[in-house]
Amino acid sequence: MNEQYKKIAILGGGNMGIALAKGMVASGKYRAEDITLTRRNTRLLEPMVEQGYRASSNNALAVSEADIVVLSILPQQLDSVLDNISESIDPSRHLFISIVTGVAVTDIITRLGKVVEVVRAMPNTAIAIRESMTCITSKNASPENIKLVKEIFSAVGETVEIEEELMSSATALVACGIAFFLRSIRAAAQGGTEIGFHAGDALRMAAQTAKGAASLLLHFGSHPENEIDKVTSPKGCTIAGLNEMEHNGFSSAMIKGIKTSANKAEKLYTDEK
Ligand SMILES: NC(=O)C1=CN([C@@H]2O[C@H](COP(=O)(O)OP(=O)(O)OC[C@H]3O[C@@H](n4cnc5c(N)ncnc54)[C@H](O)[C@@H]3O)[C@@H](O)[C@H]2O)C=CC1
Ligand SMILES: O=C(O)[C@@H]1CCC=N1
Repeated sequence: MNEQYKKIAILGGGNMGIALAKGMVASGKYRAEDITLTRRNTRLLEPMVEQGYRASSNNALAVSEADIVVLSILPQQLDSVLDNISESIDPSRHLFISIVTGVAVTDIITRLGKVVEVVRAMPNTAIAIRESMTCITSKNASPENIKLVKEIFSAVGETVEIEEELMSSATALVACGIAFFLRSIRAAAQGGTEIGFHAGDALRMAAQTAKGAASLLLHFGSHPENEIDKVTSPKGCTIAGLNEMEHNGFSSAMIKGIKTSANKAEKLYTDEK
């Protein structure tokens, strides 16, 4: 079946649920009226309803009307949601997509007590503007359904298929990574203000420079050091600043932060039990 005609229930209409829905519709491949967002207080989804999406506080009903079920609640909210929808699931019809951090395909099947096809996806908040990097994995979905999920996330950014064992690492690198790079940009803007720019100008200049740096890598497929070598003139000011940052642990801080986030992601669901 063409994904255009599939009904989608996004359980957990929060940051990511809303961003995913908006990104899908912005791609032109999905219709707002085919997407139901759920949350306990649907009043908060009114702006989405005004844009043509459906909203519900009834997860079981939303599931029974859907072909694709997206789990977009927090890890600590997952078990009660799965318990609530279990009766409404038809494994021959429903495809599950879970973006819930730290939850394995087998965790979902075990809790549901039903063998449904589950594809895990780890996107980031840039999904709202169709610039996500989404990591996808499945232990039990058919190749057709994995392809379908890839098509959904390809409509809202780039995708890569990985082993499920690497999902927590993917969470740290691509999902938490948005916050890490944003903090780097904020720091650059703060430095810019200290050396003379108004805060708003400094932020715009830093953000566009960060975008340029990322675009160079994606455009040329080059290594960061190749591009850095083009900036660092001998005896120049770039290498002076760069070395000062490294003496203060710049790369080390990023690496340690990513490792800490990956370890935390791995335990996010199990620590709740
Ligand atoms: N925020 C991010 O950058 C990313 C988050 N994730 C994962 O996506 C999931 C969602 O994250 P966020 O959207 O940031 O969280 P959020 O807290 O903004 O959204 C969760 C939503 O679920 C709703 N909810 C709670 N209980 C519910 C229930 N029983 N039925 C229906 N809805 C219910 C809440 O009202 C809230 O709107 C989490 O598992 C998170 O780990 C994955 C990738 C990136
Ligand atoms: O901070 C978190 O736990 C979630 C998962 C990845 C991004 N945000």
